[in-house]
Amino acid sequence: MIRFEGVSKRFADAARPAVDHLDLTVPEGTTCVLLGPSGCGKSTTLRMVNRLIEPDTGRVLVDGRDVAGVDPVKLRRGIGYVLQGIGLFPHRSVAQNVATVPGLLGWPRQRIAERVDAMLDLVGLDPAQYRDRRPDALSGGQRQRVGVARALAADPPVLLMDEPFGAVDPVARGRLQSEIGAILARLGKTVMIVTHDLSEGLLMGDRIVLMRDGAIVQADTPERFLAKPADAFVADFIGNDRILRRLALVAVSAVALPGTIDGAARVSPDLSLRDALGLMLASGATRLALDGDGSLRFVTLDAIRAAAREGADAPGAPVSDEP
Ligand SMILES: Nc1ncnc2c1ncn2[C@@H]1O[C@H](COP(=O)(O)OP(=O)(O)OP(=O)(O)O)[C@@H](O)[C@H]1O
Repeated sequence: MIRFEGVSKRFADAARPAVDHLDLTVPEGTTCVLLGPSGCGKSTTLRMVNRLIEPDTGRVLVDGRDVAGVDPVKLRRGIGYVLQGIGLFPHRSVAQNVATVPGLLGWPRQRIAERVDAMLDLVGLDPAQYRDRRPDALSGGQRQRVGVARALAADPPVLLMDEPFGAVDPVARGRLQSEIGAILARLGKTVMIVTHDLSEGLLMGDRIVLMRDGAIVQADTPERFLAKPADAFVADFIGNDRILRRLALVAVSAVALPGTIDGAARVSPDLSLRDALGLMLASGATRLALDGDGSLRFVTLDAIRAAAREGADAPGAPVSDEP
């Protein structure tokens, strides 16, 4: 768990604090995404967790311990850190990069070698093919995979990611976001991600924290974030396509009705409402049958419309730091 208690930070000569009385809890095993305009204090917040930046007031706790009382070098060995683009040692092989923290911790060579291969496998890189390469012989996406493998090598319970996929092209990016997000959820890591990319936040976050001027404007699940923006600033940040974004997060099974329809196209119960709507618009159909989960169910265009309307005009959710 990561917890911020009344944390403020003002840099020398700054007109206002970069982070202003921040209270935030990231429960164990969940992913919290920090979003917000440039300069709102996201990276400063993240860097106070591993003491790259020290708060002026307040406390940051990791697994119940105030980080101010932990030696920064030891602290950082227990917290994975993934940065945009940079961060890999260019003159070291992929294996040496991944082995960095286990090496510092003095693991035996054999254990390190096995761990390196296991980590490369985990992030989808064939160890035999990639372990001896240098970072400059990798694509941007592969480099980021190595960065994640390195951050996870010593199995830290907490992972910090600052624009982790910022340097990756948009196509590879979507795949990386869902793959790495699934890996982190499976491993039960407590994760904080800083990003500019709203889609990344919606895809990877259990909770999204939108900041402005060093303070939290809204902290909510992706679904509630889209359904009930707290104010005009949040609604503006999300943009006009929030209804479609929200439909992309809901599976057709959530609004399906029991029954069967002759001749209707069959779709997976996991298909998103957005994709179902796309299919309906393309084919002219107003109903789709659900396939593959044993029960007989169908979804209608009206049900998708109702789901789209739900919350679209609702008042804002209260600002909250609890899930
Ligand atoms: N080391 C520093 N010295 C002085 N001012 C700093 C320092 N680091 C950050 N700041 C200032 O603190 C504020 C918050 O910066 P921070 O990097 O946390 O924002 P951010 O939300 O991560 O921005 P971006 O999205 O552009 O990375 C900004 O006004 C920035 O200029």
